[in-house]
Amino acid sequence: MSANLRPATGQPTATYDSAFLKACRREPVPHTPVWFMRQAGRSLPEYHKVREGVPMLESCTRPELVAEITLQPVRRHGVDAAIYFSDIVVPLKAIGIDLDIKPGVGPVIEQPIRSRADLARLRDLTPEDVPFVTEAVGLLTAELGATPLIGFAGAPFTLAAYLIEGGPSRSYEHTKAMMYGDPELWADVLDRLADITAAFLKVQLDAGASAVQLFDSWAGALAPADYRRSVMPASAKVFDAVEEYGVPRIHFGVGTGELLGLMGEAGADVVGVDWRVPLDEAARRVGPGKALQGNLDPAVLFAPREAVEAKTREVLDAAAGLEGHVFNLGHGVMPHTDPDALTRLTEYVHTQTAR
Ligand SMILES: Cc1c2[nH]c(c1CCC(=O)O)Cc1[nH]c(c(CCC(=O)O)c1C)Cc1[nH]c(c(CCC(=O)O)c1C)Cc1[nH]c(c(C)c1CCC(=O)O)C2
Repeated sequence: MSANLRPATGQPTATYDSAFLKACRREPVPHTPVWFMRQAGRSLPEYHKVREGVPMLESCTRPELVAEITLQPVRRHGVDAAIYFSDIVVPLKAIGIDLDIKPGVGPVIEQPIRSRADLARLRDLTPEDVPFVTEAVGLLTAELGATPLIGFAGAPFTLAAYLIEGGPSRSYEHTKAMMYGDPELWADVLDRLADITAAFLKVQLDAGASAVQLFDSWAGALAPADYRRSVMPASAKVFDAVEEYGVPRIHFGVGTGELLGLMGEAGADVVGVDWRVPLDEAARRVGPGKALQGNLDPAVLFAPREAVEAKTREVLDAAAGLEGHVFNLGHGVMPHTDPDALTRLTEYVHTQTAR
């Protein structure tokens, strides 16, 4: 047990004692807790209904809408945690970076960050920049009862990749050109982003979030030595900055099989694992003292029920010897996923692991 993990700001005892937070703390649980990355969003008809005519980034700034969208999957699937509805680029937009989220594409930045002069555009984030977050988290913790709310942010590397490329990328050529070619500028960019990310997480924690997840979705593009030297210090700075809250810190990336140990070392209490590495092997790579989260391939949900159950069984069997396991997908829910398959999956994990 980690004695350092304690109740969050104003958190009810029932929330502190929830299966999700207990699993994160590696305490015994009544059942394996379940939540899904991207559980709020396009797989749900009720999401499409409330989002009609509202652009993605605008929807993130309306507290009532944020609260409603965050609650939808909790009501429908009976998952063990809510994740705050937002996007990793929201804090960047809030400090004045000219960006948009293009449907079917992702975040697009009008003027990419490429030079030392551009660094000045990454100014500090204050709570006044994101009043809607404080308000929405307040609405949510009032509604959620014992269900914990997970706050989140993009990790410095993944944010830098969007800012430097100007949008989604497969090769990260501009990003890596800066990382290898101008290590001082690179370190300064990541350090600025670490401060912004930490400030954004603190706003969510001060308002009552019970855990945080740092999404380093694209860190899998890096070799371990480069991750350790050029990326890990900035992510570690973020984790250090929120340590005082005593809540679980989750660290997730895609294709990060070779980085799992380092992602734990960066300061996470829980390491997220995609579907490429079985959880027992992931536990060996991460080492003792950390819980794991994952890791059903999200595409499995397009197969018949029997196949979903068989693949879920494999995940649970691989997790059987772990000290703490939070069930999740290996990446986000895909937009065309049948929501009923997610509800059935939640029930299946709960009944299979009832103790
Ligand atoms: C890389 C990344 C982004 N955003 C995020 C990440 C890290 C997680 C991951 O690896 O998937 C994080 C994110 N984005 C969103 C959430 C919501 C909370 C949740 O339910 O998990 C979370 C946790 C909402 C969203 N963020 C986005 C949507 C879809 C936009 C819409 O509904 O109109 C949602 C629900 C847009 C977005 N924003 C981003 C992408 C790649 C896209 C998809 C573009 C597309 O395919 O249209 C950047």
